[in-house]
Amino acid sequence: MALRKLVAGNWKMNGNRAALAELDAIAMAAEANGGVDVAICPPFTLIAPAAERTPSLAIGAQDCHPAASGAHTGCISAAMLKEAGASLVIVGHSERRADNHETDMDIRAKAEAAIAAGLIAIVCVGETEAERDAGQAVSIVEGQLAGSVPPTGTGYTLVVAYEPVWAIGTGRTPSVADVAQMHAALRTKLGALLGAEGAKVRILYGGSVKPSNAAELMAVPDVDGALVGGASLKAADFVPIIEASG
Ligand SMILES: O=C[C@H](O)COP(=O)(O)O
Repeated sequence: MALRKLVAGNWKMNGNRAALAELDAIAMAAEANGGVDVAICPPFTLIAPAAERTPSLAIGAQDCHPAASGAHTGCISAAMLKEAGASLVIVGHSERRADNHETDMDIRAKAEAAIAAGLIAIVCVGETEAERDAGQAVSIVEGQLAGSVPPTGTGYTLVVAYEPVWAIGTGRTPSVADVAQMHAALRTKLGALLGAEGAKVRILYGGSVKPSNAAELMAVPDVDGALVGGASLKAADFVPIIEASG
């Protein structure tokens, strides 16, 4: 079953108010490519101004706390993101798994909080280079998925992003065959975890997606879109990726 593609940009800790000017051309491209869902996930401070500037563009966050509120200095809840104008949130990005020692259980709790607040949760999984070299990529990623995905997730509330850690920001990508193998394994595992809903959950590929490789990656079976880092910062790079995904 071909699912509607989602192309999401993760600005990570980049951007300022001036950079929001990039959103104008991205929103125009999103409108012109009506068969593709497009989202941008800027830093927390830019969510509200981004949502106000381009109401037609889906705006997301890059993390949320699992609790609804409370004494958690420096953290932000899913409901706060929703109120600021976000409609989705990335959880379990490998940079947060590594830097903040987030576990699969933490990530599942964040995804559940996001869904409870009415956000779409983008749950990230991906192997390290050492794990791939050891022939463990599929089993590691399947394990992350089983631990991180909320059992109540549906095609409307949940997105999975497969991001090989070694492909992020490096200019390297897995072969098309390796992407196909991993996405097929994730699709099967989603079915085992979520039943019929597993077939409706979009599985994005992320890791050095750029205009020159987007069409090839987006044509792989069970690749239902892209999670784009560096190439989402400039409309000149991101718009061709949107166009290649239609
Ligand atoms: O969330 C996005 C990914 O980490 C990919 O980043 P990248 O496109 O800069 O490799």
